Amino acid sequence: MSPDDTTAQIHVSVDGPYLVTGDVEILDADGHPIRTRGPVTHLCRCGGSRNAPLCDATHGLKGFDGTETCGASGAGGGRRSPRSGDAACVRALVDGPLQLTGDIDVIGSDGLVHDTTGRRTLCRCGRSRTKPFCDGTHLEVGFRDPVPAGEGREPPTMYEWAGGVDALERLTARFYGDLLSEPDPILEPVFRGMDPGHPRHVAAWLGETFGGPPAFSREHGGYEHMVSKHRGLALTEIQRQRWVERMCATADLVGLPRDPDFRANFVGYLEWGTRIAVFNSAPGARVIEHAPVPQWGWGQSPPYTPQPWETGTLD
Ligand code: HEM
Repeated sequence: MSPDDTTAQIHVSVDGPYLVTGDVEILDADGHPIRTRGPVTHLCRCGGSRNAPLCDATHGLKGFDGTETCGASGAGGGRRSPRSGDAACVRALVDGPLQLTGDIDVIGSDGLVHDTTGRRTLCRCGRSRTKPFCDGTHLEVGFRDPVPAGEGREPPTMYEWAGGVDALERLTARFYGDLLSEPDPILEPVFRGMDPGHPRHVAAWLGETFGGPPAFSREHGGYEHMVSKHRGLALTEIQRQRWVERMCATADLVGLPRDPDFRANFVGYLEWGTRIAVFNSAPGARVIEHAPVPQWGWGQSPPYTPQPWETGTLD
């Protein structure tokens, strides 16, 4: 058996994704073809990818054990299943396995071809007891695809994910409490004598920003109040960096979620917000007077588009 480049194959990698090669159509859960990049398509096998059915390397983070448990790999003695002549297709079923149709070889991590007779679905939740094949465990464990846009399955907000107002108040109480009680020559002088309600107010700001109730706008004066508090403080880059560093460390101390997506977006906001705080605090800064409390979610923001009249953008 010496398959050529067009032979449809799925290689089960050790504790990692399915590697799909050859002439195979790959469809997502909506039945839309997935555009593949390069000769190998990596499909998620651990159930954790945020980009399912494609792999996003989450298996490494999860410590996924992908041991093939369907009995001896190459259960067909390493023989291919009989050819049907049909075009090969892999389709991700909604909240379920990968469905195989047509002529396609499934090759175990030991290099032997699995007998796929009567076994045409591959595990996608990572929990099957007969890996790489599906045994229906996804139903037991309630496996769900990442939320497809516009399908009415809204992801939780960053506010909900963080643990709501209680978690954010824990964060800010500890942040400002530690900062004022420990020697911190960079930040302590900035916050010495602050309003005792400050930690709770900042928690309300963060909560509103991360998709929670509009408490800061309604009860604490909104954007305009926040800006008035930063005006004229002449904050330095060193102070800004220290603020972000301490906030990240405090997030660990008070048990905010540690998953990379939450933390990346959380830090993204801190970096963005503190840079604006430094800008607004500069003496004579041309501060934006009115604006809403910003909204920050899970998505990435596109890079800033410089306008032609801005420095360095005109030839
Ligand atoms: C994402 C970044 C930031 C956010 C969301 C934020 C938010 C706020 C808010 C909502 C207030 C008003 C609080 C109140 O009404 O009591 C405030 C005040 C203040 N902020 Fe910030 N801030 C940020 C960054 C910074 C940084 C980097 C510094 C200094 C290193 C700073 C220093 C202050 C100070 C000194 C006050 C006044 C405190 C008081 O006298 O009560 N802020 N900030």
